[in-house]
Amino acid sequence: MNNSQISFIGAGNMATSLIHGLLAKDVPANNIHATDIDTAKLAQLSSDTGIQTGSLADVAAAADVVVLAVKPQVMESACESLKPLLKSGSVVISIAAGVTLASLARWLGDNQALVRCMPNTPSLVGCGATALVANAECSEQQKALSGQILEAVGIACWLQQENDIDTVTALSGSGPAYYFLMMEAMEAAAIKMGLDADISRQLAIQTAQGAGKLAASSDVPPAELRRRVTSPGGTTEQALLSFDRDNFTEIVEAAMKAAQQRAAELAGND
Ligand SMILES: NC(=O)C1=CN([C@@H]2O[C@H](COP(=O)(O)OP(=O)(O)OC[C@H]3O[C@@H](n4cnc5c(N)ncnc54)[C@H](OP(=O)(O)O)[C@@H]3O)[C@@H](O)[C@H]2O)C=CC1
Ligand SMILES: O=C(O)[C@@H]1CCC=N1
Repeated sequence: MNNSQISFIGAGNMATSLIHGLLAKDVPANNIHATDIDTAKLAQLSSDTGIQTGSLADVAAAADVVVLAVKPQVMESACESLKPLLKSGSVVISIAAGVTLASLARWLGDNQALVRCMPNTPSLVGCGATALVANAECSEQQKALSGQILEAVGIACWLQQENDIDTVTALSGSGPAYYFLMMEAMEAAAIKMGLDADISRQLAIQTAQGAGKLAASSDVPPAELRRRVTSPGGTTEQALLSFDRDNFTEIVEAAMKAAQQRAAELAGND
């Protein structure tokens, strides 16, 4: 991977997270390229990171791997501009929600090696969660290279069925926002209950981090970890009963189905 040239088309929130994550894993800044229609954003990214920035033609000409990181709604026009510029033997990785491999092949050519994946923003700190799927044109070497790029910034799982990527989008793609919402809600409630605002934020964030680390540190399932916090007749039990009365599980399921449905609608935009 460290000898490959990786070019990002679109240098927004998700591309920036991946770029910082790759740099933290010692991918040389000289091997990372980015372009964006927002030239101020691109200049800022260049000065923050030292990566190579330029026009679409510049970054496409350099690339062994092109990461398409624009919004789904502009993917078709981005692909049409990119198609004549792609280097032979390059692999194109799309991170866009909803956009299918079939659409990408229609826009970039049936022979183009393609990977569709769904990463998430914790890639910025090496804690990303990505699922990937490749088309038949993608060689084992190109799949391995694509996997290495995403594994450098977290975990990466290959999917058997492309359809599952919409579920992954609802789970781990959008998922960080659900945990941030939980942190916001816990912080706000503590402040309402009279706790100092700084302390409320610190404790809400540390608790989220602690719970995540604990869950990741062993094979003990989250349900058992939850039971270990819940002393019979104690405080947690009352909080969990309150969540239950308000249908917490159903609320989460409905939210994830809404995200999955939106991914399917975005595919309809193809
Ligand atoms: N944010 C997230 O957590 C995740 C996002 N994704 C996917 O990543 C993609 C990007 O999302 P995100 O980073 O949040 O979006 P952003 O809007 O932050 O970034 C997209 C960037 O691409 C620019 N852009 C638009 N058209 C072009 C073009 N033709 N050529 C080059 N640059 C262009 C945009 O400029 P301008 O703003 O001026 O339009 C913007 O700067 C989406 O497809 C999304 O589904 C996937 C996983 C997680
Ligand atoms: O909200 C979105 O559409 C993108 C995809 C997953 C996370 N952010």
